[in-house]
Amino acid sequence: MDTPLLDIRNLRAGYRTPVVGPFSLQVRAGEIIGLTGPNGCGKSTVLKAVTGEARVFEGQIERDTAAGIALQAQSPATRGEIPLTGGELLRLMGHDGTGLPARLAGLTHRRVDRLSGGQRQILAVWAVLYSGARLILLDEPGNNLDREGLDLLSEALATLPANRAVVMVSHEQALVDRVCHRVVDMEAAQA
Ligand SMILES: Nc1ncnc2c1ncn2[C@@H]1O[C@H](COP(=O)(O)OP(=O)(O)OP(=O)(O)O)[C@@H](O)[C@H]1O
Repeated sequence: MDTPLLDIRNLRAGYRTPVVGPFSLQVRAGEIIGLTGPNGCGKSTVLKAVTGEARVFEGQIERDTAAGIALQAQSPATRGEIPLTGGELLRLMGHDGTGLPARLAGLTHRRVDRLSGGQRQILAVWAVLYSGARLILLDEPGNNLDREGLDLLSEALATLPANRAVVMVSHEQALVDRVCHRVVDMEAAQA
């Protein structure tokens, strides 16, 4: 079998003190994995531990560093100024601008900080999905999206190149049911 893109073993992670774990997860190319569980059970913290934003207290996180990694973080409560257009943001993330669905193409000339919450969300998710990174971490990608936005996201996930892997935190059960090959309930996984 292929070497995993991400191999989390007996992880205990958190901030000043551990808030999650022990937790283990292996992710292989081609997989879309859903992380579910109640508010505060540590889903975002696991993603942040993988990117180095949360502290690892015990266990190991191994990943294929050549594969690259991209994280779409949960939307911050406050919005700073982002003096970039949608197109510039996509290019910064490695997207060449081709093949954008109409909804996204209409945002490429607009400043990111003047977009609606849903427009900004779909742009942020797109930037990560098509950044070229093969390990993609999505934290509540369905936030602020309407039905059309959720359909667009589902379609994009369903047609991602097979050499990518996605770990997705989501409370959108319908989205999880539709796109995930495997769902890990964080509460059960730590029992
Ligand atoms: N920066 C931080 N410093 C200290 N504690 C934090 C920090 N971020 C989160 N926590 C705490 O860590 C625990 C897990 O939070 P986390 O955001 O990982 O949960 P979650 O499962 O993603 O929740 P939600 O479904 O609400 O997004 C919570 O008790 C939270 O209060």
